Amino acid sequence: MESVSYLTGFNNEHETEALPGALPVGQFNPQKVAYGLYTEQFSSTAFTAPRAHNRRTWFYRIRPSAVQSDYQPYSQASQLVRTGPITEQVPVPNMLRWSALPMPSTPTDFVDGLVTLAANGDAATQIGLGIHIYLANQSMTDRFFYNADGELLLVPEAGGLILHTECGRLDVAPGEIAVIPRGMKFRVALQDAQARGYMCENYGACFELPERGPVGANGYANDRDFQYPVAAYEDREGQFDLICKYGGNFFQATLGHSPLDVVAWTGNSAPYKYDLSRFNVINTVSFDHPDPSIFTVLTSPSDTPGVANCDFVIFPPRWMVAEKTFRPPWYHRNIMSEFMGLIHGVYDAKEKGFEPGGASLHNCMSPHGPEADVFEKASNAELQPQRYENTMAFMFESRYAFTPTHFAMTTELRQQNYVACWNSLKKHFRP
Ligand SMILES: O=C(O)Cc1cc(O)ccc1O
Ligand SMILES: [Fe+2]
Repeated sequence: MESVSYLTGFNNEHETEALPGALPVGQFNPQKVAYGLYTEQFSSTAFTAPRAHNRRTWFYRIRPSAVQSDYQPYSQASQLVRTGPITEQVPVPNMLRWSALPMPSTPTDFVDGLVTLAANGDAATQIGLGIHIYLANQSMTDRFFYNADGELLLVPEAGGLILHTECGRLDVAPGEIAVIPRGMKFRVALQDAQARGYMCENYGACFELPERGPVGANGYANDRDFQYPVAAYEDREGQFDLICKYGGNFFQATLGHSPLDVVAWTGNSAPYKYDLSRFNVINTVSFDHPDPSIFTVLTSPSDTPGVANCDFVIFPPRWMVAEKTFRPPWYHRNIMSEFMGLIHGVYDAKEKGFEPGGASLHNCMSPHGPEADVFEKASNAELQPQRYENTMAFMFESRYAFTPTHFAMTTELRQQNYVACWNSLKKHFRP
């Protein structure tokens, strides 16, 4: 695989040009741009959003994006994509778990293979998120996609992706994640025969790095480890389709040229990737199991400080040294709703039934914690320092309860007996 270069630094004011001198110096919109390029501003936050949250990028491109046809409705193949608010299914307090969705058996690209498991909030008011699985065995070549309903966080589980975006190319493999701004045009090529992964469609505020508090200036996900594309343009003419998701529906426009025609760009709204193995895990070296917020990679804040629209949390390989402590997660009921997936290996609270590509959902106040066997083992284990290897689970945690889709509730992949994993927890009470 050819080596791809990147710019580094989370939310930097990046600048990159595929042709020398394409970027204007000292201003954004000169009367004439070098190479006969057009200027286009891409705003991901309101013009007047506070500086710390403001995101926008200036594109210098062969044609402005407005050179395209009108949109027509597009019939997305799986027909299983849904958008918050989900009304086809009532919210349920049940603890839910799913086995992995099978890879597609017919030619399917990233757009057509999307399936929604759950959503919350309301895309129209820019609150909440949708949770999808992507399944693909075809690369997109002359088809492009953008999502007006939210920013996309991709979590590959099987097969690597090549994201060709307006800003350039990002290669993303399992163990890495990618974030694509709302509205950014891209196509997904496959590194392998097939690909599967999770996609958080964040209707709310852009993902940002969480505060570090008393931990200080370093640790958790470090800014310098986030990688952004260098400018790369396609000067292709022909018949191209631009698909978008807008207001919960898919639409399609046609163009006579590739929409990935940005020759140079500068700004802080751009797709980025992050290798989860770079996460500097911080945890107890004394006792007790801290809250999983210590594992937050990215957070989409809501309007209430400390209460996330969505936290992206990981459970990476790490040393466990807590003394006199029940080391797995405690049993709990949480006002925040927890959707979990597994990228590879085994998750410490669930040794059976929670599989790579599978998922679980523990909604607001629904009780959960380690399965019975894990409780027995962890309550009796000798507390040596222990390295948790071969594990990478993650959580999309939200202040808004999720409604599963009708598909998620009725598919045979839903594990009907999930709650049984706690039923054999014994009474140990000895008054
Ligand atoms: O439910 C889960 O498995 C996720 C989780 C992990 C943890 O270590 C503490 C709380 C929590 O919700
Ligand atoms: Fe939990």
